[in-house]
Amino acid sequence: MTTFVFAGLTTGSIFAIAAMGLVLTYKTSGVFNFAHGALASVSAFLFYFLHVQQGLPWPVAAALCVLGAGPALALVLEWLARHMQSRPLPVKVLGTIGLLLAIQGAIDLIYQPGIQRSVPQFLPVEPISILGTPVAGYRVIIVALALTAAVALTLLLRFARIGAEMRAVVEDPELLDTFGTGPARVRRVAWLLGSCGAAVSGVLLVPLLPLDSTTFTLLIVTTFGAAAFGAFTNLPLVYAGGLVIGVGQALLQKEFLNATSLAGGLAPALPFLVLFLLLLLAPRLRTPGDGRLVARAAAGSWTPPWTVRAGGLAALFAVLLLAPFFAGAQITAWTQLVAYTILFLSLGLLVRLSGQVSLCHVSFMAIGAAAFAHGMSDLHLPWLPALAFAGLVAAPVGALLAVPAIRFSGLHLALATFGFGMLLQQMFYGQPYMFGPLGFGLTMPRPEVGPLAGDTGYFYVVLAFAVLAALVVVVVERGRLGRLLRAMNDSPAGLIASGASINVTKVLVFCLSASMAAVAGALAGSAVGYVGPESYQPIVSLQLFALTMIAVGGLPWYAVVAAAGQVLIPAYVSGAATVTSALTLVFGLVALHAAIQPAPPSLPAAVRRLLDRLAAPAPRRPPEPPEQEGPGDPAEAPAAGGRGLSLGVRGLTVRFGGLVAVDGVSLSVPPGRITGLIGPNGAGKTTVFNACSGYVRPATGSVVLGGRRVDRLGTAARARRGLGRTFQRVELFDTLSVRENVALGREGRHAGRNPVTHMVVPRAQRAEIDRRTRAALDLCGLTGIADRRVATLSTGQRRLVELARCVAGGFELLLLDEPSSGLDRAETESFGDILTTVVRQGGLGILLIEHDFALINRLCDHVYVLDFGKLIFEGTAREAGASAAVRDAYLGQDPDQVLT
Ligand SMILES: Nc1ncnc2c1ncn2[C@@H]1O[C@H](COP(=O)(O)OP(=O)(O)OP(=O)(O)O)[C@@H](O)[C@H]1O
Repeated sequence: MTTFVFAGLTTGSIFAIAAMGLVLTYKTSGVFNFAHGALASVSAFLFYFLHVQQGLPWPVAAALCVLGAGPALALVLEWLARHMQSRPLPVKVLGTIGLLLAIQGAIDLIYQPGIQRSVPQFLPVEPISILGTPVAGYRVIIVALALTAAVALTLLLRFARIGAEMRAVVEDPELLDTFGTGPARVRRVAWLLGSCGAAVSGVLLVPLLPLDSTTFTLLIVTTFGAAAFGAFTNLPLVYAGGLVIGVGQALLQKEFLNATSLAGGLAPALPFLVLFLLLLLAPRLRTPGDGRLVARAAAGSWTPPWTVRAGGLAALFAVLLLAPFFAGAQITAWTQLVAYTILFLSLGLLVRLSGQVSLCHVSFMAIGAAAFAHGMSDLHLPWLPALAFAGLVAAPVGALLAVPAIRFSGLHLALATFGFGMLLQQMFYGQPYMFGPLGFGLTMPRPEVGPLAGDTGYFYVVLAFAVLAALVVVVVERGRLGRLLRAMNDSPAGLIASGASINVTKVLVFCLSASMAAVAGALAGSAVGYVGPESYQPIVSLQLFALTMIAVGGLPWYAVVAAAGQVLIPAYVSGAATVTSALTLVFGLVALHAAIQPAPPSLPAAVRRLLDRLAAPAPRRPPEPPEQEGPGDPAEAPAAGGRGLSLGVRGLTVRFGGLVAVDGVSLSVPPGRITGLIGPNGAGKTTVFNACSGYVRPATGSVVLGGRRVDRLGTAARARRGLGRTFQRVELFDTLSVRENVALGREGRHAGRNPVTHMVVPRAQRAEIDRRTRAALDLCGLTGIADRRVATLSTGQRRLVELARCVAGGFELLLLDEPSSGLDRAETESFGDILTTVVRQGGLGILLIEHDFALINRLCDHVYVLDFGKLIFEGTAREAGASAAVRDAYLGQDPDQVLT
């Protein structure tokens, strides 16, 4: 037992050293380094080269690894991180995945995988007695080293100037800059410490493991679990996490040494289990809005003319139809290309369309292949039902993965999905219900019927499925679900405010994507006839994600391009093992290059111009005039909501930690009137809105809408009850047109939380949405720009689109947060007219936050004034302007200017 504990403490200490470096660089640079394990791999192979192959004494070799390779790698990473600094999170993930693949490819080129290499233990092995148990000397040294590193780093961060600067660079880099300390220098020091830590762990691990680049790269991924233990922040806890995982693994290994059940996989799976469960359960790790993971299409990005698209599609289809005639011996690769096209279509639904992420898509393929094979052999299903069975089995697994997607976005979602893939491999791949007894593998049958028999017949079967999958994706994209997914990607807050439950949207897209990937897995497996655990290495998921991100072209082109990169090119250029490694290296470099480019990858400008010229010279519509349009004729516009609801807030208190942002506020908003909510900056106005609409949870108080308490309902449910809102920072769906944005106000309410209404739109409902959309566009003077993308609009126009979305939504009470901010005088006047019309026609109530007191004076019958979270005044706007208490609250902001 004690022996196992010490063995666990040894590996745990090495994990801890690596994990502390990972967290340090992540916190200071914002870049989570997926290549951290690859750094350790470089150091391990360099040590092997210097010490074993060149015969250098181990202290010299170790010093060269830690003090030579470590800083060199730090320079590369610092350069990479600097170039990705202001890029969206997905690009940062892509960059470090690119680096990981490039390093692995380069190492494999030099040291061919599959050959046994090992390094003897270079530290003293003579036992030292600890608590009466003999413990090998090197174990004691490693544990002491990690403990020293943890204490030194903690002290450095707490007490040294550089530590304070590192903490400051996380809080406010600009401020740090003004104090004369360049954030770049601070980050460089962090990268230096982090990379040297990875290098140390590589040197320490190399005598404990057979030397292999993949094993090393993935083993250090274990540090992700330790990092999660410390909430990616707290170094002492990260250190403790490393030890817990190390010791836990050693004890589980002892306990279940020869177990063939699930428990047998517990030891290797422990880090990923810890990572997955911590991400899922620990409240501290909940970081909604820690960054949209996936980049949106650039606003106004180029779309080829339809003639070029149609011609290109016909040409692509013709090439695929003719493939069996020229593919020769490569027919299997072509079949795999088509099957992988389905896979990339499924991943694109998540990554490109809806801003979600999956770093475990290869696992869905594995599940699909296994379910299909067992469906045929054990359940005796015919071929087609077995394929459907594969898709069905994967759907609930996709739904399970939607749980982390519901809880958080961004990096933690990426890590949770990656952890899930690793977990599946470590615990389940060896089970008989996955790849047969002892994981020996499965035979994948084909539909050997008439003309479908043989390689050529099977190619056409898979092609038919790919066409079907492309059609499904097109229908989804063009339908309500597609609009909801794009809206969710652009602005989850805006979509929830329309009444759509985005949890349902996420579950649906994960289920659909998982099912399609499973079918792709079954089809691709049958192309080769046999699959085993080695066919679905989790690291491949990183490659699939990177390919989906960088593949150029729209639907279905990107999927074919990515599939060609994944299976077709390797099939044609493979032969020597070095070619595969070279391909991995090239692929990593391409991903790196894409990550540091200022714009998302797209066709070169010259090609775009050529395609535009080749297209039929259809007269292009002149660009719309950017000017703001005036409101339409109110007589034309039907009533917005039909009836109004009152809003009552009683004793509302909202706390953020120790700060009381709203303190016992009560107010009433009657229907058919505009009520003002004013106060100086930071008074708590927006927080009142957020509490009313469910974005923050109040400590005390009630919110009553139309006589019914709504404070226990979620945000979308309150919207469905009739509570609409706009946002201080406009929340629009930038990749959609003005018309689609406005329509989503109503469509979101109809979609609600029902999966069926997320996908199916009855004809009568479509007509009603169109009617309301037209009316709202007209009322807000947006008809002339209805087909423009909102990303191209001015601030004034964007504010009007947000209002029109509320009007089309038919809400009975509106919360409008500083709607005139960013508008000029004429636009504000016009905006006021529209609000008056909306209230007059719909009879709905409005609670208006405004800093423009002239507008408040003109529109509001009654105003409430907040200061430091407390209600300090209520009455007419005129009375508020005269109130000494209100004028005092605005002190420092020239009350005469503000309140007149
Ligand atoms: N999520 C949050 N976490 C911590 N503090 C917050 C949060 N949201 C708001 N606050 C704090 O609560 C207080 C009230 O903020 P709020 O945005 O409601 O004020 P406001 O009256 O709307 O100000 P402004 O007119 O500048 O928008 C401020 O001190 C703000 O810093």
